[in-house]
Amino acid sequence: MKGKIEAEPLWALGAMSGTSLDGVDAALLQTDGRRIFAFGEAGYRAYSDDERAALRGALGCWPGDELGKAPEVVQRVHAELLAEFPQAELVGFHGQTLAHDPRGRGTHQLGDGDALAETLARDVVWDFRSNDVTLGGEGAPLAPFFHFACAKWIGATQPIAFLNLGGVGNLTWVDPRCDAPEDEGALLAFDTGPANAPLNDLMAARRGVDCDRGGALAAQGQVADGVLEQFLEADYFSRVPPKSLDRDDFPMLREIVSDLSDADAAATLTALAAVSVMQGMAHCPVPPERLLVSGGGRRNPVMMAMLAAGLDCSVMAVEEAGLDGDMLEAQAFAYLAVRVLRGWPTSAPGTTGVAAPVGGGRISRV
Ligand SMILES: Nc1ncnc2c1ncn2[C@@H]1O[C@H](COP(=O)(O)OP(=O)(O)OP(=O)(O)O)[C@@H](O)[C@H]1O
Ligand SMILES: CC(=O)N[C@H]1[C@@H]2OC[C@@H](O2)[C@@H](O)[C@@H]1O[C@H](C)C(=O)O
Repeated sequence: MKGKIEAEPLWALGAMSGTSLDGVDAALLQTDGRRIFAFGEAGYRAYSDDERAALRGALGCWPGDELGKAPEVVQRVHAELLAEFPQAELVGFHGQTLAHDPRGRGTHQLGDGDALAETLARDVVWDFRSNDVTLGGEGAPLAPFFHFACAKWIGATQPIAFLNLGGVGNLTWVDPRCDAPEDEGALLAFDTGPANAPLNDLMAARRGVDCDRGGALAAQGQVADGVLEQFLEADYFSRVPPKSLDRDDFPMLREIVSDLSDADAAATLTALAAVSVMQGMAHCPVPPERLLVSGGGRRNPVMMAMLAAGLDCSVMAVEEAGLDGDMLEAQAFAYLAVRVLRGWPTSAPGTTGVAAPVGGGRISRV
């Protein structure tokens, strides 16, 4: 009887504050931690300019460093947004990654699960990445286990791939013929390279806006000669996955585009995001039947066209498969929260490079 109750689906609420620093996504998902039963309501709260500046100022900081207003911003914005979902039975709280250095200092997500549980009067699962890093894994990406469930949900029968184009890009190759995400050969996942973060930084510095909306500026520019080849020489691209990145792991990008016109710089950074995905696709065990793209980059037609032109498989927004490309990460942390509650793994050798499937996360109970 206990086993049966434990396997019952829950309405879990996942929340993600991503590396692009645009805002917080929240989404309800009904799941037993294995299958998706239903997708629920979702919400978004953009950071104000002041809030974003506070987060930007704390990037690269570790616990104990001077974080300014960033902790208050993360806590308050999540509390406000998540309070709009009283039907949630459990919360998966990713927080805001400030620093990620799995082979060095570890991984640091800002956000206090104990305080959020008290505010929301709900059990909160948080600190999803630390245990994986402690056990020798990359601690990222973690969405792949959820991508496996999505592949089953959409009825895929052949290997497919999911690409998230957020601040950083990450790719998950899924073999839906496997029974479970922790099975050997079910998943291969890794961060592909920078995606929107360098482009956002360029747009903020040169134009005072948050992003190259619609790829409008990149569409007017030319990709600089030789830059893509030079960029792909970075050690990261020859490393065998799994592998992961911090938001600002390619500081040389600022230098690479510093002498270019605004439009050429935007075109070049957009192309860099696309070529790192192309390079990454070569690591897939077999070519995926299609590439399903989520994250804000799927709204950039220049980035999408560059990808489609450089890949052999069809490239499409996840919406074409009936999924919500703005909410996939938030839904992933709802899914992972239920897995943590049930003591099930959330990463595996193929997703973070840990030696064996492992769980993680802390549970703050009310
Ligand atoms: N209409 C648009 N045109 C061009 N780019 C867009 C558009 N909408 C969103 N973006 C880009 O997508 C970004 C947001 O993407 P997303 O929300 O997927 O990132 P994130 O979740 O913060 O990052 P990560 O997945 O790396 O944690 C924006 O900062 C912007 O660069
Ligand atoms: C350390 C960290 O926060 N990494 C993020 C980031 O944003 C995209 C990419 O880099 C991915 O590795 C990860 O987020 C997603 C949700 C993940 O863990 O799957």
